[in-house]
Amino acid sequence: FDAIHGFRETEKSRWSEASRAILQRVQAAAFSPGQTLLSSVHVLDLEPRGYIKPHVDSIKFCGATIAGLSLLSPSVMRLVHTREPGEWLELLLEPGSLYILRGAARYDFSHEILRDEESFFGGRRVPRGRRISVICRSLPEGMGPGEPGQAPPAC
Ligand SMILES: O=C(O)CCC(=O)C(=O)O
Ligand SMILES: [Fe+2]
Repeated sequence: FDAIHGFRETEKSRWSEASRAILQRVQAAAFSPGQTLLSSVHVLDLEPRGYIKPHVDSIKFCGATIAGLSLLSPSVMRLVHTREPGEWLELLLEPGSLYILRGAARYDFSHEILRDEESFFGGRRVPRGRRISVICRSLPEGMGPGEPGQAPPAC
């Protein structure tokens, strides 16, 4: 998985009580009660020059829903339809905002985080600083939390 440049990351399954309360709000907003989440949460720390190239998260390791909480620097996420590249949209990810990728946004569009030089939202420049994202994913259907096939560091 070489889509991400200028980053470090970790998988975290133990959180403080305050963080757990926030993660519970994220999970209540993004996932349905029937969905099983990956047992650990993915934390990605992008340096100011770091960026994420277009990709669709692996359907082998990641289920129907991806929810990402953005912290520190604002950034621009671009979604591009995998078969109709003229069909695209951009999201301004403000610090403290949550995006949810599911349905077509999950499976039919690639997602990317623009590098600083390309970081514009509707003509407005969005200068990139260090950005941390906290990403929750559902498990692929039919995969229980204890079963083999845990996600690699980046899904
Ligand atoms: O940092 C983000 O919000 C997205 C990360 C991402 O696309 C991934 O790890 O697959
Ligand atoms: Fe992704």
